[in-house]
Amino acid sequence: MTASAYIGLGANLGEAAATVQRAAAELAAVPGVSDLQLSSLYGTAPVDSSGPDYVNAVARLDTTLPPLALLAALQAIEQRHGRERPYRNAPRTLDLDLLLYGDQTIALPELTVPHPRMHERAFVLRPLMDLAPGLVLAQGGLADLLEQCADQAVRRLD
Ligand SMILES: Nc1ncnc2c1ncn2[C@@H]1O[C@H](COP(=O)(O)OP(=O)(O)OP(=O)(O)O)[C@@H](O)[C@H]1O
Ligand SMILES: Nc1nc2c(c(=O)[nH]1)N=C(CO)CN2
Repeated sequence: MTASAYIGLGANLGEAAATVQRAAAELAAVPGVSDLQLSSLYGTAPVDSSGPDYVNAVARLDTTLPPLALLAALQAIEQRHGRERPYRNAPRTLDLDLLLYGDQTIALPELTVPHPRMHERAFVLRPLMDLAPGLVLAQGGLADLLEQCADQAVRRLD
């Protein structure tokens, strides 16, 4: 069975734009992942977090991997980029979040889908608009949700 999934990519340490692009290429090469499309890259002010601005993007892909296997693949890519977790929302070389997996709702200790904070994050919603402008989340359509977080600075980089 093939599912369509959306992944949030973020980095705010080191060569952040290059890291996001490399991570997308690594994700596209994971066995069981195909047809990856990457949104534009965005420079975004940290939300509930500190340090330099982030570079954020969203990828859409098709996958035959079940959700937990896809999460494990994301975490393996994070690890390869030297991800450390000294404290919650700490600056990071690379963060990969599983935003949506088909239309599934998942509530496991290690995986919540849809990602519980995506609807209030302009750094997710704006790149998601590039790939799926008509998408409607449980909380509303992307354009309406983006309006509700208009105070979060997001600028297109490419
Ligand atoms: N949808 C999801 N995508 C990625 N990780 C998830 C998801 N739901 C739960 N998790 C769990 O969250 C844990 C912590 O993730 P992480 O440190 O990346 O959080 P964070 O990026 O700091 O915060 P946020 O989740 O708000 O983006 C992971 O070990 C993972 O098991
Ligand atoms: N702009 C921005 N802010 C954040 C981000 C992020 O990717 N971009 N990720 C966070 C935790 O995952 C917390 N805050």
